[in-house]
Amino acid sequence: MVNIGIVIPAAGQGKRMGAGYNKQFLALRDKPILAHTIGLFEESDYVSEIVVVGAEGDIATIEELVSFYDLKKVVKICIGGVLRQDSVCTGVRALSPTIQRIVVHDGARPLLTLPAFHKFLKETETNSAAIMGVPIKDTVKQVDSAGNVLETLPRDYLRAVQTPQIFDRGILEEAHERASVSSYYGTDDASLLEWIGHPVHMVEGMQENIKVTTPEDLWLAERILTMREKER
Ligand SMILES: Nc1ccn([C@@H]2O[C@H](COP(=O)(O)OP(=O)(O)OP(=O)(O)O)[C@@H](O)[C@H]2O)c(=O)n1
Ligand SMILES: C[C@](O)(CO)[C@H](O)COP(=O)(O)O
Repeated sequence: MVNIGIVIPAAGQGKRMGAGYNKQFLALRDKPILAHTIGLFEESDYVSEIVVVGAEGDIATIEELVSFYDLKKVVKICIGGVLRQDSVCTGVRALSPTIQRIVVHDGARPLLTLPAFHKFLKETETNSAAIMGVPIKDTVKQVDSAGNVLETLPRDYLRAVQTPQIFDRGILEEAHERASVSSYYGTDDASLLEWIGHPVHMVEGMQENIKVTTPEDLWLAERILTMREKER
């Protein structure tokens, strides 16, 4: 397998968490969320370097965290942009030129496991762009701006999309470049490839790989980690 570079966008503000600071410094089992996330990739033999993207005011804290947890594969900590897409774009540019395959993974998804990550790499080996997603558990309805239901979407072919998302470097760079020129914004990186007409493959993700977004997610993440520790 080729050497993989990881981009971790961690430059958000965590507004929905309401902690008053970047949620990625909140502790889960006594360790910051971001340290869990980076630590996973640090342990993977397939990963050769990691770029973390943080908000300007968080860079010093991220540097301390990287040093404290001895995260040796972190080669750069860059300053992010206004939107997640801007942050990822900066991170991609910061990877060494030798990196030809890129994984983007949210700093706020600390519950991905090494076996799940390696399974994802294996399953997507031949895809130039691939993502993880999970089947939708609830019924999904489209509504209008007044809250009236327009239709019920058939959920068999719907997926809640997660990260990691993996891409050949060339196509990810092209998609970001074209999106930037046209001011096109998507909520994940795969949507930029869809927008330029490049195929994206979907594989089964893991329900536990939640994005820690609101206080309930923090509660759930804590319990999932406690359960994993007991099972060990
Ligand atoms: N300008 C931004 C916005 C988001 N992110 C990152 O993208 C990931 C997914 O975003 P989200 O969970 O929405 O985090 P926040 O933007 O921090 O949350 P909120 O929208 O509640 O402020 C997070 O790891 C976040 O740090 C980023 O790198 N740069
Ligand atoms: C990339 C992502 O995690 C896939 O589900 C998600 O789209 C990020 O969205 P956010 O609004 O930046 O949290």
